[in-house]
Amino acid sequence: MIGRLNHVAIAVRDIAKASALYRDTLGAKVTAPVAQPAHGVTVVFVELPNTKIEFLEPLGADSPIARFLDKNPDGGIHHVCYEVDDILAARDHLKAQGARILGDGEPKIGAHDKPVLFLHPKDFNGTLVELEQA
Ligand SMILES: CC[C@@H](C(=O)O)C(=O)SCCNC(=O)CCNC(=O)[C@H](O)C(C)(C)COP(=O)(O)OP(=O)(O)OC[C@H]1O[C@@H](n2cnc3c(N)ncnc32)[C@H](O)[C@@H]1OP(=O)(O)O
Ligand SMILES: [Co+2]
Repeated sequence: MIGRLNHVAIAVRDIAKASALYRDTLGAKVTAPVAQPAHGVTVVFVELPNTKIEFLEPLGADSPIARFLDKNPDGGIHHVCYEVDDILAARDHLKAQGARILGDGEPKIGAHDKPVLFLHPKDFNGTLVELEQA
């Protein structure tokens, strides 16, 4: 069911500093920051030949990454995102298997203007999983 690895997300306190580190020290191509108020984060993508790294900085008082950064003050890997061909079919299959879909269970539009869903980290080896419609 899952396809390509779309991105690995890293939660950071300072997205400008993280972007400069990857651009200037690692020599990577880094996009400009984009606020995603519906998700409570500001996002930057590091474009690699085979996948992307997504930097997440908290946006607003109720950011879903605030507690993660409290527990991981230096930042850290927050989620992996896999592409699926049909996100509603994937969701229904996963629900039938007993996996917990986060939020209200309905896809939201993600950073690539495509529907996304999140799966509970406790159901996937302690790793938060994002699914993005391919
Ligand atoms: C920009 C849009 C989009 C894209 O297109 O790419 C994005 O990537 S948006 C990214 C941000 N959005 C989300 O993360 C949405 C989904 N997340 C959530 O619903 C919540 O963050 C959460 C996963 C349910 C956690 O909520 P929280 O309030 O932080 O709950 P707890 O602190 O109680 O956590 C419960 C339990 O789970 C562990 N945990 C939490 N986050 C992670 C994580 N990222 N990876 C692994 N484990 C995680 C946490 O440590 C708790 O464990 P215990 O302490 O053992 O109970
Ligand atoms: Co993501």
